[in-house]
Amino acid sequence: MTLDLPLVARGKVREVYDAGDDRLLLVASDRISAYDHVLPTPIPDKGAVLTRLSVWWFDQLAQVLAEHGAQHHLVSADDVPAEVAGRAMLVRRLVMEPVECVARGYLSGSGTVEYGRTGAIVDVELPAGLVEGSRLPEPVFTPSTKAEVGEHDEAISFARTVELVGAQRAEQLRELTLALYRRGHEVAQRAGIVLADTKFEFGTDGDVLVLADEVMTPDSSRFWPAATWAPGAVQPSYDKQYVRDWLTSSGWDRQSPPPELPEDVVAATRERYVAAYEALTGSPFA
Ligand SMILES: N#Cc1c(N)ncnc1-c1cnn(CCN2CCOCC2)c1
Repeated sequence: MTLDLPLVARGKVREVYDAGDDRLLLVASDRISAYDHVLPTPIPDKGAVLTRLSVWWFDQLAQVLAEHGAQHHLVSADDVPAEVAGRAMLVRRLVMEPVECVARGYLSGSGTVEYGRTGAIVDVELPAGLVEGSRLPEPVFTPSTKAEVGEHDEAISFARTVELVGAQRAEQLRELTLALYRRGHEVAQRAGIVLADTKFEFGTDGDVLVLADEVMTPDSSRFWPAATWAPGAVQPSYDKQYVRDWLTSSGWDRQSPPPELPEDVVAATRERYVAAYEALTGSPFA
């Protein structure tokens, strides 16, 4: 698929195009990544499911945003080129804040490693005795700097965030990130999903802070099945566990180019994305 628009940015599974008139087109592909590799086999409808989920969250979060004097960047998910219909969002072009705003309600991944070394996540002190998958006493704001493509984001302190965006903006980002996460966690819990953590990106349009990028999708968040949540081990991923398990069983060394996925893993993974969408929104995907 080639769009007749200038490419602005390319991520592992998404692209950003210049749509003119201070608008960008965010296009979500059907690509899936696992163990820091983009796999050669697409998951049909993944891009459409995650786009529809972001669009739904923008509507769900409108009140929280308004309460914090903020807006979101979505202009339209319908007024997009036919080649990417259903998996693209026309958005306002913003001046992006140089930090990734991460909210964590549970201890997992790099957070667990950092906690094991220091008892904290960067400058956020945590109580003793937490293990992989533990729910934190309160959600915490653990911002990071945006890494180059292929690199991992680097967690930064709140003081560093203040250096980057100023004290007032840093406080606003922390407050809004945690408020949005709390709302998302509450909605997800009712759908049988633990929203363990998520990454928001914000920009500004004049003086107004604007929620950008994708929102609380399985690609920007850790989704765990609530039914199997059990602190003390790496939690199964709501959406990627079939892929992870098959890659592990295939003997792939996680260094060489990853193998193609079998059809049954592709179908089961597509079903997990659709199930997450339908559980969260209460609406059928098809
Ligand atoms: N959203 C948004 C947005 C906006 N509304 N205005 C200006 N710039 C951006 C923007 C451009 N790149 N990124 C990083 C996130 N990208 C997402 C796609 O995949 C690659 C990474 C954000």
